[in-house]
Parts: sequence; structure tokens; C-alpha cells
Amino acid sequence: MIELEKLTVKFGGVTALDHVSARFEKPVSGIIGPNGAGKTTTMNVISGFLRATGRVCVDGVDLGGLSPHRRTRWGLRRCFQQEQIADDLSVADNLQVLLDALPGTRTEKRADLDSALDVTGLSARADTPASELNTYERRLTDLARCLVGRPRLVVLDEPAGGLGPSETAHLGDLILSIAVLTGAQTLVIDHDVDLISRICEQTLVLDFGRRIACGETAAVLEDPKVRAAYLGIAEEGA
Ligand SMILES: Nc1ncnc2c1ncn2[C@@H]1O[C@H](COP(=O)(O)OP(=O)(O)OP(=O)(O)O)[C@@H](O)[C@H]1O
Repeated sequence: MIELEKLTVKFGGVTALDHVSARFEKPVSGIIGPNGAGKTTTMNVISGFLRATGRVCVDGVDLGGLSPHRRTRWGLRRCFQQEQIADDLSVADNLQVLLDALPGTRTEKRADLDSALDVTGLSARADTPASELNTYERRLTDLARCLVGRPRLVVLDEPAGGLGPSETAHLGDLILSIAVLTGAQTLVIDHDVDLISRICEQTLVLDFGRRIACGETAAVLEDPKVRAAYLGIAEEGA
């Protein structure tokens, strides 16, 4: 279970998060909201890149005292809006550099790497330099990095950015399989509401740094406040 408790972040005069609390119990959950709502800020707090007041607990572990590096060793994996693939490394080496920083034997790591490439369909591209990958393969490589080293919490910031409908659908299937294959909980931000409603059982909606709804995704998307603030649909009679 992921618990966010009264998270508050201020950048000078801008309150990016304002006492945001939420509890995610499902294997895959989402965070949506308009531009500037505080979604990436929330991910940065969870990842340890930003300090906030409040608490982030996962399965009862308070992540607050852990540096980003320690969170990675603990099992946190992250994809950023702009994927973080090293162009001068092969696909396999992009995964290996992460595995090198994690515990485990060489044999375990080799098996882990092979499995991640297999699941993401990248085995045939293992030795290809990342500079030769297309946008989709880069996204897949980024996602494959989230599969290695016994992940416990996977946070994905707009993983389908720049992808077409069929690639997005396939990526959605892969995200769902992360939970099944690894047992990790996954938290996804995306502007693609169709993707979120298909893969996320539970969703938090932010607007101007505040929680405006949180719960079962279908119910949240029907919430008049969400429809007005995010989907741009005015409440009847408004
Ligand atoms: N490093 C920063 N310095 C100052 N203000 C920031 C910083 N990072 C974010 N903000 C501000 O905090 C607010 C929340 O930003 P955030 O990036 O979390 O929103 P978001 O919901 O992820 O938006 P988007 O969908 O556009 O990525 C915005 O008003 C943004 O301008």
C-alpha cells in the first residue's frame, strides 16, 4: 500500500502541493490533473528528489529518511517524462548499469536482465546502441529498467508520451504485467485518460496542488468536480 500523508511543497510563492493525502491499495494506480496540478512534484517527492512536509509510506516503510539512491536499492523504480536512456550504451547495458548498483549475484542479475528484455520484447535489440532505437523502443528500454532488481514501487511519469494509439495500448498491457510479474505496486501519471482508465483501478486527481478526488477510477472520472476541472466539462446548470 502506498500512503501519501499531507504532502506540502512550496516553490517560493507557488504551492505545488497543498496537504495532499491519498492511499493506493491497488497494483496499478494513477495520478491525473491539468498542467501544473502537481503530478510530477508528487512523483519527485515519492522518489526523494524533492523535500516535502508530510510522509510517504510504502507497505509500512516510511521512505522519508531514504536518499534517492537508497530508495533505488530498496526497490523504487522511476520513468521520467523524458526517458533517461544513455545513447552510447546498448539496450542491455542500459539495464546493466542499474543492476550494477543493486545487490545480487552475477548469475541472478543476468537472469533478471534477460527476463526484462524478454518481457518487453527487446531481446533481439539487446546489443543495439540506444542511439539507434526509435521512440517506442526507448520507452520500452526505460520500462525494462523498472523490471530489474526486485522492484517494489514503480513510478511512471507519462510513460506513453509521444506514442501512437497501438503502441500506447501495448505499453498499457506491459505496465499491467509489471504488477503480475514483479509484485511491485505501480503509480502512473498520464494525460491520456483512456490509458489511465484502462490500467489504473484507483486514481488521484490533483488541481492547483490540491486533491480534488481519489478513489476507484471509473467513479472518479464521473465526479462533477473532476469533469469540470480536468476534463473541461461544465457541471449541468453551471
Ligand atoms: N522547480 C520548480 N521551481 C518552481 N516552480 C516549480 C518547480 N517545479 C514545479 N513548479 C511549479 O509547481 C507547480 C506544479 O508543477 P508540476 O510539474 O508538479 O505539475 P504537473 O501536474 O506535473 O504538470 P504537467 O502536466 O504540465 O507536467 C506548477 O505551478 C509548476 O510551475
